[in-house]
Amino acid sequence: MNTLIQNVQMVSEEGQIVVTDVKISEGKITEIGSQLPTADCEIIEGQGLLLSPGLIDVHVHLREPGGEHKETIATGTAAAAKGGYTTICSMPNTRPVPDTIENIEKINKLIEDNAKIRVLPYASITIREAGKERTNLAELKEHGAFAFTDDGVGVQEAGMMYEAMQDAAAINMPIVAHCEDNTLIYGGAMHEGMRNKELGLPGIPSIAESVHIARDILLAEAAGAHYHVCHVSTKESVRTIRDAKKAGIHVTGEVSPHHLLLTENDVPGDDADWKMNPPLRSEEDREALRQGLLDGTLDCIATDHAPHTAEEKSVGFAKAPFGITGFETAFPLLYTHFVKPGHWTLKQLLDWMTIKPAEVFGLPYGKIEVGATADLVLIDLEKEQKIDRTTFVSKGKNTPFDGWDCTGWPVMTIFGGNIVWKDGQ
Ligand SMILES: NC(=O)N[C@@H](CC(=O)O)C(=O)O
Ligand SMILES: [Zn+2]
Ligand SMILES: [Zn+2]
Repeated sequence: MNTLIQNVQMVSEEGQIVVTDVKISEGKITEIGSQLPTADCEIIEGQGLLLSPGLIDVHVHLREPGGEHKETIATGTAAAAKGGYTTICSMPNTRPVPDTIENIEKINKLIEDNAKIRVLPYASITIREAGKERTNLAELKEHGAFAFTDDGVGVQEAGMMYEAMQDAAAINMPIVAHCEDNTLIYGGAMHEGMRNKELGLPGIPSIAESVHIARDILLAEAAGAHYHVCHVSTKESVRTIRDAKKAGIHVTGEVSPHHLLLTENDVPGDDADWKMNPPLRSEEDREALRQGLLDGTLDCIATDHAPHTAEEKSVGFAKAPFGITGFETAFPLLYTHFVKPGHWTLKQLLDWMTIKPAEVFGLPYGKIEVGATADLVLIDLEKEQKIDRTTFVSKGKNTPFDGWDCTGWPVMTIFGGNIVWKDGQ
């Protein structure tokens, strides 16, 4: 059976909106053009809707195995599909950690049995992400590792990181880093600035992140590795990455919607739905992140979808776990707050959520063209709706954006030619 999406809007390479038809056969895009023949086709009426490549999120936590009370591969991928995503990269801070062939194969099997969209699993840099003993990167690559990271914690020892980078470079794989120096955290729960003092909460200084990035950039240069920085949050980090790029070092970086939208001053009080790592920083930091994205210092947008239960989040800001959910709010929030007011073009936003992450990691997705896998999302750019966490498909309801009015919502997600999510169903 073939599928024909008719009269749909697409953003051209030049950033113009064009109205076209897109034909899908056997999971691939086979024709793009106006008034394509409808014979033998199931029709999807696209009039008034935008067709984008399926969104790509290179930083997500699906929690399974080991944290199924927070999220499972089934619920996480359903939530991602609802958010318009067709490819997501799952972080290895699960139990067990994908740190051996046996453990990554366990995850591969769970993905095969439960995922509704494409899940590319990271493997860890160190055994159990404990920072003491390195994993066998070549072996893990052979068994499907997407890239290597100890996300959730920083790799504390420079020598450990350097050796991992040398191994990764030898097999042409990226090292992806959660940058956090444990000796500079000081038991902090939110950004070390003004607001944490008002709230009487311990602060995490910006240097906890930026110092690790500076160290790693020099290590990556020496090792000749591709080094990708997770959830960049400070102005010093942006400056350091910008300088490294100028020096020709292969460094890339991602930024999350919450760090682009919120600052420490938005934290209303003792409410752990505002607690994430890295924390919401200052107004100046947020401005630097926005600038960094616009000038290409930061390459793409990743949600760092990090579900936790309401119970876990209810123990007070100081004690609750770090992390907020992201799949079901990312596109509407960014479209409403950056594209609608004219700060970004629609093409910029879509690129940062599709082709840019694909390019950073050399993935063959993120583009609508003949021959490409039919990973697509239909978006209603006029649809107005409040974010309502009670409607989340994710098990995690931990978001600071509950109740926000947004315009521009995904209405149908197609993965490999099949509809995996449809509004109202
Ligand atoms: N971002 C977070 O606040 N939390 C993440 C870990 C991480 O991304 O570092 C988690 O696993 O909950
Ligand atoms: Zn992290
Ligand atoms: Zn993370």
